[in-house]
Amino acid sequence: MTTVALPQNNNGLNGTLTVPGDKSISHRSVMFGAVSRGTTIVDHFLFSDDCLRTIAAFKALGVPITTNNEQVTIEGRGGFDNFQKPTHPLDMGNSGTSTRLLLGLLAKQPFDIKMVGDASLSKRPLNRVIEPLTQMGSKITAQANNFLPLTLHVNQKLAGLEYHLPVASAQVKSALIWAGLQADSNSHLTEKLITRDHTEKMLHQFGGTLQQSGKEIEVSPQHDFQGQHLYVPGDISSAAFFIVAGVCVPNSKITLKQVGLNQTRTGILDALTKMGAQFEISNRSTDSEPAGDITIKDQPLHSLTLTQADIPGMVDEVPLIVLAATQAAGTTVISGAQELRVKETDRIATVTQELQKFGADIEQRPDGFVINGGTKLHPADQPLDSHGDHRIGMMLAIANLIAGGAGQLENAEAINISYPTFWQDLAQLQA
Ligand SMILES: O=C(O)C1=C[C@@H](OP(=O)(O)O)[C@@H](O)[C@H](O)C1
Ligand SMILES: C=C(OP(=O)(O)O)C(=O)O
Repeated sequence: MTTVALPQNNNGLNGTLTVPGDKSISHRSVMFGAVSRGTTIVDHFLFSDDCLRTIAAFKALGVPITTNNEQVTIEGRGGFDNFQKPTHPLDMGNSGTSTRLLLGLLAKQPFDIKMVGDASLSKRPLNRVIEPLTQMGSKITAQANNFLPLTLHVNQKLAGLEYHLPVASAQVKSALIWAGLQADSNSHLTEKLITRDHTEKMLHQFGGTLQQSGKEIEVSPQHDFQGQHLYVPGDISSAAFFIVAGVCVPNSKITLKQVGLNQTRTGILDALTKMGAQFEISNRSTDSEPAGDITIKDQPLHSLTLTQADIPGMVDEVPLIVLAATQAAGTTVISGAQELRVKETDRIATVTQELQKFGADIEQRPDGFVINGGTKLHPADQPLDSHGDHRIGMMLAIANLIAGGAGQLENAEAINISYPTFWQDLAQLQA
């Protein structure tokens, strides 16, 4: 366990920053690169622990992958049939995205594959992918049918699937798209709510086709993808720490360069706008994955109400919205966010418990929070704890700046899961 002394606020956060590449897009770039013909080059890749798990898994499957600074080069295997049997279990570490997407991508292989993960990942539900993949013909044996460690057994045949997703999850959707590409007939998926569509966008970029209309997706069998040269935009989920800091820490003005603005991911900006915040977006790119520069400064906020339909577009940013809500005038109510209970930690519980150390007035509900805002946070009265959850650790670092004073963060190493350069980037804005 690493305990760090948290940086203190001196005079706000100021300056310009390029945040690291998007985690969801980085994972998918390795997956598409691995099954394509020819070479894929990925620039501004996120070299964080989670994305390195995806790279390690494909290397274990015999895919040549080299890394150099922020670039990854993948020599594609030309379809799904040319992987090697791994000589050891694939270790997914803390990464839910690697685990769930690979279950679909590897659902039809001529050998058994074992998967393991860390203590947190081994408690996260997998039945949401195992159940529909089993309907398609995949053979998976997992602890209590639901948890790592698991074995994906030899399987030579997948059938198309008609499926209404019972949870709003891009990971489940993406796993089923990967399996659907290898099935012997078309699959029809209906999402519960629209979730991030990076898999769908990248499939088109690599030369594939997919029919899509709102929540309906039709996947046809195909395996002929062509390697690409990609640039991964900045991760809006990482930028979000500095967006909320920029709004809530007095005397701040920050520009975040080339942040991904995929409209299935910008819920944090919509929520802050509803809370009365204003920001400027410039230099918009119109690539398949759109991006732009976001400029934000400190300003007053008021409360808002968020319901289930709002959550997928900001699912990983809800802890930060709760923090912003502690600073907003009025009472914020967040409901329909029960998915937060099955992330790296039970984020409804950990956010509430940790922010209460600063005197925040928060009550947890089974599916969300009630936050009485406008509280002046005081320096934490005991050490803060990430509980091994990267997003909780970074949110607490921002809360500590808002509260003022010193603070200690336990289990700070978790931040490497998604943002290894977080402390340097924060220091750059404090310089
Ligand atoms: O597909 C993805 O890349 C992700 C989807 C989300 O998970 P769910 O699909 O479980 O909501 C999100 O929380 C996770 O950080 C990344
Ligand atoms: C939930 C997250 O990731 P994963 O599901 O990939 O572990 C996250 O990054 O907040």
